[in-house]
Amino acid sequence: MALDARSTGGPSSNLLSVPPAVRSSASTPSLRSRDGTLPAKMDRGGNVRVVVRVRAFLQRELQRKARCLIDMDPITQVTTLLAPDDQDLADGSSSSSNMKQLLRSRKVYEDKKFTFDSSFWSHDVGDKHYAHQEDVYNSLGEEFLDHNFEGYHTCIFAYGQTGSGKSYTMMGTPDQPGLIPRTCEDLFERIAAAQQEDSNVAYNVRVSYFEVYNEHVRDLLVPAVPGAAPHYLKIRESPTEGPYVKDLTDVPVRSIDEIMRYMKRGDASRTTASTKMNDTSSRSHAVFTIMLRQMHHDMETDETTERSSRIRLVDLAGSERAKSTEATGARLREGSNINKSLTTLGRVIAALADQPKSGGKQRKEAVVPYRDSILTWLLKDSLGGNSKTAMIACIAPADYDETLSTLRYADQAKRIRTRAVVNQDQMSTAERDAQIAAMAEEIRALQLSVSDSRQREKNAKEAEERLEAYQERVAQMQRMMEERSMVAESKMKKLQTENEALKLHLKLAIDSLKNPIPTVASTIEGARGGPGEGDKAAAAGYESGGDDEGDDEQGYDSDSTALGEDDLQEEMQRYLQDMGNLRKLIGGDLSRFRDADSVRMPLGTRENV
Ligand SMILES: Nc1ncnc2c1ncn2[C@@H]1O[C@H](COP(=O)(O)OP(=O)(O)OP(=O)(O)O)[C@@H](O)[C@H]1O
Repeated sequence: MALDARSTGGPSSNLLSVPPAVRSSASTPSLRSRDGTLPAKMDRGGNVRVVVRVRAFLQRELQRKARCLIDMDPITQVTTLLAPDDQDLADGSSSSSNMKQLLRSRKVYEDKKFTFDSSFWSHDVGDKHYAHQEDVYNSLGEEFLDHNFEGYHTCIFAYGQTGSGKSYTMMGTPDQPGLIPRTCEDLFERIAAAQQEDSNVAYNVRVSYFEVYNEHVRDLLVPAVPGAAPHYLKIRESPTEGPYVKDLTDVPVRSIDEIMRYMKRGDASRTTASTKMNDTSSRSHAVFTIMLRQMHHDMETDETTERSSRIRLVDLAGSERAKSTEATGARLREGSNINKSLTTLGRVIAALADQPKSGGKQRKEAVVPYRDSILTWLLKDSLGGNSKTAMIACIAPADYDETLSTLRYADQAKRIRTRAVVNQDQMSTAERDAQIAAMAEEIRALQLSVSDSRQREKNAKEAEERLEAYQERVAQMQRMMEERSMVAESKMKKLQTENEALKLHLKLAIDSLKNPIPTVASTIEGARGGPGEGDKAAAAGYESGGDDEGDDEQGYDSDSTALGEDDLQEEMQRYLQDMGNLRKLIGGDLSRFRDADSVRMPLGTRENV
C-alpha cells in the first residue's frame, strides 16, 4: 500500500481509512507512437519529486528511551519536526559535557513543518499505516519504471544522515528487498509480459554499478584484487551523453536472476564500515544504472523505432558529524570527503532551485558547481538535465538537528525543474545500414590517424583524444550492430510464426481435400428425394451433385479436386522456398554480426563480464 494513497501517522496524526493502493497495470506503452507524445496523465511536470521516510528506532535509541520527534499528516503530507525538550536533549547528547554545552548555547528549538509529495511512516511496524518496502516501491518505483518504458531517463536518489535508512530503502535486506531489487524484478516481469503481447518489440538491458569513494570512481562489477592497489576510473564528458565513467563495465542482462547476481556482486564490493552511528555504514556513494533499449520493427514500412532510457538508482553515503560518529583516522577522512561531496550536492541543489523559470523575466542563470565534486559532476544530467528525478529524504526519528538539515535540503530540491524528454529514434533499415557504413568508414580513418600519430609520437595528448574518439565510435557501432541483430532476430521470429501458420494451413487444406465434408446442397437434394434417395445421395457423397450448374459449383468433381490440390501444394512449396531463402539471408546477417562481435572484442571499449 502506498502512503500517499492512505494515511500515515505520527503520535498525534489523524488516522483515516482509505482504500488500498491499486497496483498499476501500466506496462509498455506502444512504441508505435511515432512522435513520442504521451498521455497527459504521464506528464507530472518537470519538478524533482521529493518524498520523506522516517525509520524505526534502533537499539541504541530504544536504550536511551528516545522520543519520536516526527509527525506526519496523511492528508496534507505535512511532516512536522517537533522541538526537543530538555530531556530529549539530555538523552541525545553523548556526554554530560555535551549536554552542558547544549544548554549553555541556549539554542531555541521550535516545531518545523515541511510538505512533500509523499511521506512514508516507517516508524512503528504495528501501525496500520506503516509504509513497508513494497509500499515505497508501489508509490514511487513503479511510476518511475513507467517513465522508463515511455523513454525517459530517471534517477532516484536517497539522501539523509548516516544511519537514517538510505541503504535499507534502496537495497533493503534479503527478506525486505528495497527499491533496486524490486525495480529489477518488475523490469523483467514487464518485458516478459510485453513480449507475449507483441513479438515485434525487442528489449535490450544492460547494467553497471560503481561507487564514488574518497572522490574516486571504482567499478563495483570488477572484483577487487586482494593486496593490489584499487583501480580507479576516469570521468569523461561527451557532447551528447554528458559526463560518463570511462571503461566502466556495462554488462548485458537477460533475466531477473542475472541482474540480481550482478546487483549482489556489486553490493558486496561496496565500501562499508562500522561506525558508532551505523554498524554497516556505507562509506561511498553507490550508483546502480540500468540501460533499457526497446526496439520496435515495423515489417510493413521496414522502419525501426528505438527508445532508450537510463534508470539511475543512487544510494548516497550519509552526512555525518565527526562528533556523533567519533570517527578518527581513515573513517574521519572518509567522513570529510563524504561531507565535502554532499556539501557540493547541497550547493548544486541550491543553485538549481534558484534558476529562473523559463518564460519569466530574464534573470541570469546561477552557475551550477557540478564540477566541484565527482558525485555532482556524474549526476549532472540527473540533477538538472534530461531526467525525471526523485529524492528520498531519509530521516531518523529522534535527531532534531540532522533531521532539520535533511528536510531543508529536501525542501530546496522540490524547486528544481529538470527537462526530461522521450529518447526516441526512428530509422529505416536502409538508413541504419547507411549509418553503419559511414561509421565503419569513419572508424577506419580514425584507426589510421591513431596509428599514424602513435608512430610519430609527436603529440601524445592528441593521439589519446583520437583514440578515445575512435573507441567511442566503435562502441556506438557495436550498439548499432546489436540493434540490427535484434531487428533481424525479431524478423526471424515473425517469419517462423508465419511459417508455422502456413504449414498448418497447408496441412488443413490437404486434409480437407483428402477427406472432404459432403456438401450441404447435395445432402438437402438427397433429403428432398425421400429417405431412400437421401441415403443414396449421402453414400455417393459429393459426386451426387447432378448436372445442375449451381450444384457443380458447390460440390467437387474428382478431376478438379486433384488439380486444386496440386496448385495449392505448388503454391505452398513456393512459399516455403521463399521462407527458406529469407531465413538463410537473415541467418547470414546474424552470423555476420556474430563474426563482427568476435572481431571487435579486442578493441575492448566496453568490457563485458
Ligand atoms: N524502515 C526501516 N525499517 C526497519 N529498519 C530500518 C529501516 N530503515 C533503516 N533501518 C535499519 O537502520 C539501520 C541503518 O540503516 P541504513 O544502513 O540503511 O542507513 P544508511 O542511511 O544507509 O546509513 P549510512 O549512511 O551510514 O550508510 C540498519 O540496521 C537498517 O536495517
